[in-house]
Amino acid sequence: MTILDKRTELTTAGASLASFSRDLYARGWMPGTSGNLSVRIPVGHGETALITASGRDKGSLTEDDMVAVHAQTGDVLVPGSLKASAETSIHAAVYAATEARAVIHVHSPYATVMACRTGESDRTTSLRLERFELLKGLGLDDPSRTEIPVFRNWPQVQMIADEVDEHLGTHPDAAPGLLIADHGITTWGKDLAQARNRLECFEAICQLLVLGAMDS
Ligand SMILES: CSC[C@@H](O)[C@@H](O)C(=O)COP(=O)(O)O
Ligand SMILES: [Zn+2]
Repeated sequence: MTILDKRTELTTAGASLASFSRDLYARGWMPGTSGNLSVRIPVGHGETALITASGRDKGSLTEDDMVAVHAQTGDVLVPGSLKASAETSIHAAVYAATEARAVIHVHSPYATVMACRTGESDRTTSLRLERFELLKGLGLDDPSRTEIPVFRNWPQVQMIADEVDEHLGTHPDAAPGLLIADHGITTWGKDLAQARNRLECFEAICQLLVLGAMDS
């Protein structure tokens, strides 16, 4: 791959990240600069990820608002004026433990309600999901039920990332999503479209739970 090819690859990936971000913002899932997205791209030795810059209005991103990082460590590859997302280490933990090529984190309302209700301030808990038809949209071996972890919302993001790393390392069949207590949801997939589709399934399931679909 030539330098020009690499630059084109990065620009295309950046434009795609910006486009998905604008769409998720328009749904109200990334209010007040919240949320972040990344893609793992085949440049270098396949270890590069492009991630949204920190603190930007996620409804008006362009391809210039992205930062190249090492996919599995989150280390910034080309230091510049932009700061990588504050949650880069969580994306890196997902890339290190899974085959994911795209990760999306949002503060969508229903998933966040469930993260508030299910999470605890002193330990990782989990949210059991079963019966919903939409579980089939998550790519699970057994779509009849799954359990997604709800991590403590440590102020030090690296501590969340360490717990994500440990969880995914010990649960190879884990569902492609996690909640952070009182915070939001993170999902992943083979590309941005699949990660977004899975996010829609999680959000819709959480909406049904909030509406009391399984209450007796
Ligand atoms: C608007 S505060 C939200 C942040 O604390 C964080 O949770 C978030 O989702 C966005 O962080 P960012 O560093 O912009 O990627
Ligand atoms: Zn967040």
